[in-house]
Amino acid sequence: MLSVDEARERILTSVAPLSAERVPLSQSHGRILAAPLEALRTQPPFDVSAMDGYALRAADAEPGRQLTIIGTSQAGCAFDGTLAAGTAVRIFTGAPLPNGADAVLIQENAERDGDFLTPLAEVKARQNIRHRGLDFQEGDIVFDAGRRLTARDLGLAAGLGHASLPLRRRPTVAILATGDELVLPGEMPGKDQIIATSSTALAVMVEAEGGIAHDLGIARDTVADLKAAIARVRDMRPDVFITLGGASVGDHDLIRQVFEQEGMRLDFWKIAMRPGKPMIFGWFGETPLLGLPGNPVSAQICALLFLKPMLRKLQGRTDLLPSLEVATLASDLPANGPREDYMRATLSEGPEGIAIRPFDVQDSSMTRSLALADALLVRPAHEGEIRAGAPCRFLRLGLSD
Ligand SMILES: Nc1nc2c(c(=O)[nH]1)N[C@H]1C(S)=C(S)[C@@H](COP(=O)(O)OP(=O)(O)OC[C@H]3O[C@@H](n4cnc5c(N)ncnc54)[C@H](O)[C@@H]3O)O[C@H]1N2
Ligand code: MOO
Repeated sequence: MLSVDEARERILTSVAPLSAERVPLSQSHGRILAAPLEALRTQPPFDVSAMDGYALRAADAEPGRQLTIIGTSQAGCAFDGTLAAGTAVRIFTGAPLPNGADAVLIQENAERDGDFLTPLAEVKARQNIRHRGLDFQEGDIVFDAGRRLTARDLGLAAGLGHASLPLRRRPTVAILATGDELVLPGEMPGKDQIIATSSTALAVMVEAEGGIAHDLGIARDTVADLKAAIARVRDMRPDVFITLGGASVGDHDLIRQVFEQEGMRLDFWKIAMRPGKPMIFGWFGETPLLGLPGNPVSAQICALLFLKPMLRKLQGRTDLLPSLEVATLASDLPANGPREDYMRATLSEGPEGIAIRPFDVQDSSMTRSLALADALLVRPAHEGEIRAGAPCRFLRLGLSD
């Protein structure tokens, strides 16, 4: 069995970023830049006043001296002339600085009488002026490719002179649940049935990670139904194909067998992790397949560890891997077996920073403890018994996990 790191490495090295497309700024939030972003203009484009007051020569701002006001400069309408010694121009915040001026005296420090101005304080050269290019200069590279765009970034992009941006295409993800026992949310389960839960959680995760989820519903555990689903996926050509269930060794676990008969190239099956051991990774032509285990906790943890980084790689991001933090264990744990363990746990503020307490029961069918968990405590394979107080690594769960 591969380790989690080896399995993820195999997946990530085999997928490449999708093509780029141009997208209007208003639809670019949360999307990934496909190319470095350059300033198409300089901001401010000219020297402007940072305050309401009077543009003048700093040397003329002698308290008590009388200057002549020769015009006005306001935002959007500059003073055309040139300011000579002994003169001043009424100016407002954001207005172009007149030629010949080198400072702005704020109006609180001046007394005006008709066309005459008496400074009440000195002002230094360059004071209260925003110089041309203070924010950015034409040709500056402001963002690298791979950046996920925030609201702030998009405001800046508008100022740089862009109305649309080159972004990575959003990956499309087809999600197929499998199992005779499943019904869709909202349907009434029959005598031996349960509600399919994982497709809902995975679709949310896909969309939050920038992808477009297509829920293909439920295929029955029959060769015919699985073949029909494969035919749909071939027509659809999604960027990723995900199946849920049927990945293990039971008589009705048909995914690997039927998919291989239908042309899937298997890359690997089984990972040394708990939960999630029987995950499948393969290819239908150009389409990667993640065959997630049926147990819903296993499926969702596999999605967190493998699907999310894959979606990031497809979108050209560079921050692919989940980052782990360190906390203090709040209860003793027995020795771990041969699989890296991802244990649902709660976090709290302890005397020595963050304390982590795993749930007592970790059965991979239990979705309530997954929903209530703050984190997954990550235990290395073969780790010995550990006591309360020991440092351990965890992966924090968020709104879209
Ligand atoms: N003899 C062995 N049995 C099992 C092994 C093994 O190594 N040897 N591995 C176990 C492990 S670990 C896992 S994980 C499961 C995974 O099995 P499958 O991927 O084949 O999943 P299913 O059998 O189809 O379903 C398992 C379980 O999950 C429920 N399920 C399935 N799909 C959904 C869904 N979309 N939403 C909610 N619940 C779902 C299903 O009803 C089953 O209860 O195999 C172990 N067995
Ligand atoms: O590897 Mo399974 O996911 O433990 O239930």
